[in-house]
Amino acid sequence: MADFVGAVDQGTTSTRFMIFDHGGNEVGRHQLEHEQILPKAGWVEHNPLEIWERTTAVVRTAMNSRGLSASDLAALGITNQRETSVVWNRRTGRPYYNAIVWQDTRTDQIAAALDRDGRGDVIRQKAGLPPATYFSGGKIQWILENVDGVRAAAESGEAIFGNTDTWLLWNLTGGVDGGVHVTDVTNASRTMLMNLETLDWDDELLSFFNIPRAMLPQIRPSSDPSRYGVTLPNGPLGGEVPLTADLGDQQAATVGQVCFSEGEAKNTYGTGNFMLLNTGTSLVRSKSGLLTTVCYKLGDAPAVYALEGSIAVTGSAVQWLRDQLGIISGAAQSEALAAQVEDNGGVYFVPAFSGLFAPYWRSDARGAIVGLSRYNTNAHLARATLEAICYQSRDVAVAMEQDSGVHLDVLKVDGGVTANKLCMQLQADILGVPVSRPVVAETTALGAAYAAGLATGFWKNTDELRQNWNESERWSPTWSDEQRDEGYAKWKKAVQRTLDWVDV
Ligand SMILES: Nc1ncnc2c1ncn2[C@@H]1O[C@H](COP(=O)(O)OP(=O)(O)O)[C@@H](O)[C@H]1O
Ligand SMILES: O=P(O)(O)OC[C@H](O)CO
Repeated sequence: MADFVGAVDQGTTSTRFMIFDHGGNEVGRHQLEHEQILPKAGWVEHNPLEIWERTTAVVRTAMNSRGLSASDLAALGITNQRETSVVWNRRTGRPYYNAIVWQDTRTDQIAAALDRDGRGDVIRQKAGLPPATYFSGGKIQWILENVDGVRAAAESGEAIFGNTDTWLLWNLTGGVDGGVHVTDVTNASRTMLMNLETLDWDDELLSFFNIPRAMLPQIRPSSDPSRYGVTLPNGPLGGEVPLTADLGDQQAATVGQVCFSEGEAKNTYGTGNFMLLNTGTSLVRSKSGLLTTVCYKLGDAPAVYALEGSIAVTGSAVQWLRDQLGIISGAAQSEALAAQVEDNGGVYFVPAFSGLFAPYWRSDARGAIVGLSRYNTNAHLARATLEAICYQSRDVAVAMEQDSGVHLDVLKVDGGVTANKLCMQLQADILGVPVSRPVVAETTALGAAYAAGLATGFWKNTDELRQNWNESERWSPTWSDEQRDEGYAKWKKAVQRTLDWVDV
């Protein structure tokens, strides 16, 4: 009898493997970082072979450290950084090019061109996304246009595309010896190529990017009782385990936070921030700069959709304080430094390092620190950085309320930055609603495990999963309404200062 479910979380900076029991408790884990390849300003790449190698290593190490074997796992789920695009040869298993990462801005001209002739509106309507460098479509087009021999191979189906979920599923199920070429609806909904209503690749959208259908994976549910495949005895698990879940990491975190009802939302604070609001089985089209995306599809049940506010730079702004400015030696130190001062001392920092994502979608923006006087210190800048994380989340929350009419009574949070208690207190103050963090903070891997276990009957239904959610900490607002309004008005003014800075 298998007592556990495993989940691979292939993220932007690292890959983890986590093992959970029936109560949703962590039983084992291992995590390894991979290289961030930065060939030019604005370009961000990963080596897909390194990601596969790290995945096999974390799986083996976590299983061995707990003395577990494949027969101990009822199912395996995959969750992944979304949009990051790999094109490889299905005969040799070799990538044609490094994975082009979601943060990469090399396709800005492709994105800008889409909006010049009306194609952008078709993409908004059919795919629920604004044309932007963020999504996979332009990245695939760039590889097809810039790497020798790929286009002909793609037309014949020899060169195939996938986000990192697809790449790992293909490798886990045999690779060149018959690996499956599949993805799920949530990942497909981030490409600008899938029609949100049909949940299939859309020929008109494919034509905008000149992408052959033959190179695209089959789109499947996020939790699939008919399983995508099984792991192989000669693979990292050393035996057969059904692969029954695949979903993008932010959607997985929404599942891990058990946001199964319409109107429930979570906000994940990692490299960037991603707030998702479950909108049920109806498509809500944003008028306020949010994305419409698939939240999950559990087996044959209808797809559930979400509104999403994606913010490119939050935790990575803290890394910038550490790596580029050197004013802290580790991310956690941002809390102590910011706590040295009572407030931001008039300083606002808008970390628009790669333009602004939701709700602005301005690729012409660049970062700005405003309101400086001679009085200010590193501590004010650290505090302004934490506040920037929170103000960007308020921008998204405001847009969400406008689009959905849902006013959040409490914000469920998770992700690396939520270890920063001052930041979470500031979030409650800036938003004016309580902020709540669960006991199991690794909601992304947990959500993938939940989706995998639901497919095999390890968990009976979503009600059973709800029982596993427990609050560990809650922060309540302490600012007056006047203080909150004044701070937010200054933030909006600071955002204006970043716009129209570079020519796109
Ligand atoms: N105590 C902290 N205070 C502020 N930021 C933090 C803290 N701990 C981690 N971070 C930030 O959290 C991010 C990592 O979180 P994680 O959820 O692992 O992200 P990802 O999944 O995007 O790799 C990093 O950008 C780091 O700067
Ligand atoms: O890998 P993360 O946690 O930074 O998440 C990245 C997002 O999926 C990008 O859309």
